[in-house]
Amino acid sequence: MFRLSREVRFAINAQPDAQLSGRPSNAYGGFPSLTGLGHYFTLEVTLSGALDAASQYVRNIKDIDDAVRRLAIGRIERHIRERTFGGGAQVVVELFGILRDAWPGATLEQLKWGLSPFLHYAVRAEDFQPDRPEHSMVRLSQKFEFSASHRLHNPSLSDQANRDTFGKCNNPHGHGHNYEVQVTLAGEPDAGGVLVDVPVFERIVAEAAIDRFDHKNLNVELPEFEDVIPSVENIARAIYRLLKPRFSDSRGKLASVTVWETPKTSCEYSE
Ligand SMILES: Nc1nc2c(c(=O)[nH]1)N=C([C@H](O)[C@H](O)COP(=O)(O)OP(=O)(O)OP(=O)(O)O)CN2
Ligand SMILES: [Zn+2]
Repeated sequence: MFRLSREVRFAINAQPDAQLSGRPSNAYGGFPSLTGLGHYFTLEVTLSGALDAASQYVRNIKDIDDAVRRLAIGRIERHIRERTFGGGAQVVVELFGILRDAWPGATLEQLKWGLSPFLHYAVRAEDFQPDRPEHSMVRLSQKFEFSASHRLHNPSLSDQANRDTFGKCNNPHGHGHNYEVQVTLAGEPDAGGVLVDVPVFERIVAEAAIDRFDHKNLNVELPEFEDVIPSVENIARAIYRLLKPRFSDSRGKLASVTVWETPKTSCEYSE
């Protein structure tokens, strides 16, 4: 199956502006452009489908940009200006309902709405309830970071086997990373479009995981890694297991944890 994703970047400025009725410009930074004080958003559309015979596209990305600008931006703008935005989760469900028929022949698999570079909502096709959209499941993800050192070493292997397996990451003195962590909660938002109180969510993640890991030698200072190699896979699982019970009574239950060890290496864990 092909899954094509396209991110549309746009601003909703403090004052109504005429940009949307003109020709798109500065597509990299977003259109409409942010002219000063306002909101900068991203909407990432993921479509699945067969390839068009002539273009070999699932869909022309310009069709995606066009439909998002035509159908979604004005809707978001109205919610902001009429103060019906609430927590925003009901808005992403509404947008999914509007956009799912925008590209006939292709299936809208996921709509991901970036409220900041770090915080986003997402609705997936399998979680959308067309007859009762208010009961659709929404995912909310926030990113966190911590710095830590570690050593990749398996005590059941010889020193040589450890060096062969882990290379420079087996340095006995350890080495460090600036880890990024994305925590995703999923559930049915309340009538006000709130899945979770974001500052409360952040505080729980900080207390339960980030503050424990930050500026630590993971091998030495954390019981989670006493007998477990602190690979990015095991760090993602450890954080998931620390957080899972903390969201068991919340509307937004823990869905997954993704950890980036470097910009090139990440692992998502879920159960
Ligand atoms: N599957 C995994 N492989 C590796 C992990 C891991 O957690 N899971 N971790 C490491 C090391 O922690 C290492 O520090 C990663 O750095 P490096 O090998 O330098 O990788 P970079 O992407 O930063 O740099 P390149 O030299 O460009 O590869 C290794 N493997
Ligand atoms: Zn490392």
